[in-house]
Amino acid sequence: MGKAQKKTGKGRLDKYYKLAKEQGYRARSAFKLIQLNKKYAFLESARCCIDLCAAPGGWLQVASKYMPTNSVIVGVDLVPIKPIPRVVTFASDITTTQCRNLIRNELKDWRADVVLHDGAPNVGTAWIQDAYSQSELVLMSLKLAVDFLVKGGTFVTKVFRSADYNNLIWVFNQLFGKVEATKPPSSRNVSAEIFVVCRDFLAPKHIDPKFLDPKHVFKDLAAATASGTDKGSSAQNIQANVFQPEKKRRKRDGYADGDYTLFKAISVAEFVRSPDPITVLGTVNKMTFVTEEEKEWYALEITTGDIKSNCDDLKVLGKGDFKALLKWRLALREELGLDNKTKDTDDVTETVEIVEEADEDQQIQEELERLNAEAAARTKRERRRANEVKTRTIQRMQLQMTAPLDIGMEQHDASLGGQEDFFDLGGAETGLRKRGGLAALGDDDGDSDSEDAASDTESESVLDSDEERLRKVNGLEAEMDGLYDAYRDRMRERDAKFKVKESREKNAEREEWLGIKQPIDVGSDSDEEEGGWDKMEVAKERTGDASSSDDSDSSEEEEEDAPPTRKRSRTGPEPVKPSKRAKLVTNLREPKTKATASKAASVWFSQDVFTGMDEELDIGDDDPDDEMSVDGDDANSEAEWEDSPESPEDEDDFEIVKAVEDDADMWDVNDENEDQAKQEKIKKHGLITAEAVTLAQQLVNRQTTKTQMINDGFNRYSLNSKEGLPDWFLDEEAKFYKPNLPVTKEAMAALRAKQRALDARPIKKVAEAKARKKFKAAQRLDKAMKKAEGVNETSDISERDKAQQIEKLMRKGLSSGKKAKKDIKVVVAKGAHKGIQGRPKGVKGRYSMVDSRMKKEVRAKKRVEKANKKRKRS
Ligand SMILES: C[S@@+](CC[C@H](N)C(=O)[O-])C[C@H]1O[C@@H](n2cnc3c(N)ncnc32)[C@H](O)[C@@H]1O
Repeated sequence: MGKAQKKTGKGRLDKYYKLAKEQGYRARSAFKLIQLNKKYAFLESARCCIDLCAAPGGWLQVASKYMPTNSVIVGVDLVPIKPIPRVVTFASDITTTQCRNLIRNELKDWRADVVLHDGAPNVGTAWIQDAYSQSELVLMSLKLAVDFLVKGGTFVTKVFRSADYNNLIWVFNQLFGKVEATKPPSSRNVSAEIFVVCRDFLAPKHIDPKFLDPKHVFKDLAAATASGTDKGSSAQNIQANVFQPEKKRRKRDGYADGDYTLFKAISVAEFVRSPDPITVLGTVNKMTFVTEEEKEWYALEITTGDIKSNCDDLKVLGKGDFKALLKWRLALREELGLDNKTKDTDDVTETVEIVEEADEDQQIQEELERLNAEAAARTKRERRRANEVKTRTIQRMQLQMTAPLDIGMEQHDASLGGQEDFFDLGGAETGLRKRGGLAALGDDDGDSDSEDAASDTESESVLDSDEERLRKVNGLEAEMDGLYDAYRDRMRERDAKFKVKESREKNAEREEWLGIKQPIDVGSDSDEEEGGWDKMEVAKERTGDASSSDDSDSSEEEEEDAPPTRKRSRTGPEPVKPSKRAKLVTNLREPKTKATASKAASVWFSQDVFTGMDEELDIGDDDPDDEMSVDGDDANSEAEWEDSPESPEDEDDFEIVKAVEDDADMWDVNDENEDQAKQEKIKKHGLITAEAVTLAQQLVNRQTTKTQMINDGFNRYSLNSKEGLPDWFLDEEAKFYKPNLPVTKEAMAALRAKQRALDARPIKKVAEAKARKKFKAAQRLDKAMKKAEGVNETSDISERDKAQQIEKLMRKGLSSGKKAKKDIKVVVAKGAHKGIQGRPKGVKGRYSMVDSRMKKEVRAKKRVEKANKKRKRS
């Protein structure tokens, strides 16, 4: 509600992430260098390049690709970099002399044409420190650059738009002929990073050490902020802290001079006497009653308990609380005669004060109106949502998708404007309690029943409150989820095809190609990446460093840090506690664990024959479900790099990308590489859908390009987070929300031709039967030959007998193996054969006597059976 959109991990997997993955770059940041080089073309002509802060090596890969062969490329980072062909790497801190010596040893007399720096300090402390370290790191990299750059060389560095920015640019301008700041398209707009390309190194004989000393370069930073020269944006932020306290702002301009602490307490008198109370409220954490005078104020009637507790922690206050504090200040000032005094003494000041007061009143009034409007909009939104849920539930009921256990049809829902609510579980429970039927619902609360009923009835009367309404909406959603699960279980039980279809849908490998999709789930991959940055970040997250940074961001960021698991039930901002109200929802879900085997299957396997075979016949784990679980893992294995949102790395936008197979010796390759699996499938079976054939034809005929196709795969919804969406919604989306890919006549014709060719081939079963027959014939012949050899070698029978036996054996060996069916002659017992005993005259071999009636009856029976079969099939 009114919250800024979360920048989830999934949101980070953008076009460049995909491209990096596809093209084998280790980090999406590789595209930043590609785009910078495209604009300034410094790599193609460079023979020697140093990349400072290079891990995991995205920029090194780009340098190695774009620089001439045989050029020298050196990469340095705090953490080791996996080997890259033609690149020398080592682990060292770029701020140390050891690093300088290592580079010197490597380059010998060479000088670098290009020095790159994409560093971001691995810290998780307060923002001000991060920002400072980043600027300091830039200066350190510049120090190395001036040591190693050739005259006319290029230095590329990343800088954050902080108060240090101008000072850094000034220094660059002293050392380079051309200095340009640019933001490549692949750098996210939300990131404060900017790239500065310094060309034409002047290589002065003597460089004033002050240019490279952070103490001198950044010494004006805090002074400027404190003196109020740069007050504009920060003052606005402070005011906004009061008017929209739920919005957290980054302190891009740094903190006040010398005040790097995040906690600030002042005396109440300062607030009361301040001409700018809003700014005071926006900047401090606590207001204390210390002096005698303040203690008197504390005892006043207008200083209510709320006011006192509001003063205790201003960072947790909402708009209403701030308003109350401002009103209290006005009342106090009136009581103290502060405003009147001003009137008496100074006319000019009086005007100012009145204006200020009037302004404050107006602001409060405006605030009030805005709050009311917001509340009304929220109620409307919730009502609409509840209505939607209700409509869908009714539809589901009509489609027989809801469980017969559906209850609470007659309950009330105040959130729906006093109308009847179909699925008020809490209400249902209360109702049942009243009627004494609670035991039937499996209540385990024992004695507390009557109390609960009373409190529930009470709470029914205050359903209008936001919290209650939210809880009800959550309850409805949870119930929808439960009912959907029950529906799926029933379908699984009833329909074997549904089960197979379900597992097939979840099988990533068999998925039809629908353009580039956002990975379903994320998180596990970061472990697979062994880049140093990952390790550092993962370790940082573990030790909880990240959460300790910028206070103003913390609550927002904490949410971002939460693992992106898909929850079964959406619980809104507050998780629904396993309260008594939610119990019914839980009960609905319970049967789910056993519902994987159909009833028919259970009955079948309960036969005596199968006793003792439980382990082998694990009914609950049949194939499709196995597949599902594997697929689940597959989906989870989609790569995602979640930076610590607190660190400047968040600004930096650096993101590790899963490497592709051909880079196997350098980087981990996952078996479940989706693209590769698809490629293999295509190689094996060819393109099997008309859409795929159409796209392939377009590519071949140059009607489109690969990049265009990738771009087409994105739309404004592509990166929307699916986190927290209910299963039924996602399933529907998967079924119906598909891109409408073009299909051409030619593609259809090509597919049909392929199908015809396939049809013309003998079917597999026939071919197998033939092969089996052939194999058996060969076996028989082999056996006969062996026997014949044995006969031939025996000496105690005559040659004639031998020949006879061998002939017999060979005949048998060459025969089809089946004994010829002896004909049974059917003799109808009529005429001369009527009523005779024994073999009829003139009949040789096997025979069967039938009477005419029986023959007709058998024929009629066969006819009826055939007709029945036909009817069943149609
Ligand atoms: C954004 S990443 C660099 C990404 C790299 N350009 C790429 O494309 O793969 C920032 C790197 O700076 C490194 N770093 C931070 N402080 C450093 C220092 N003092 N010395 C060396 N490396 C440092 C971190 O270890 C991290 O790997």
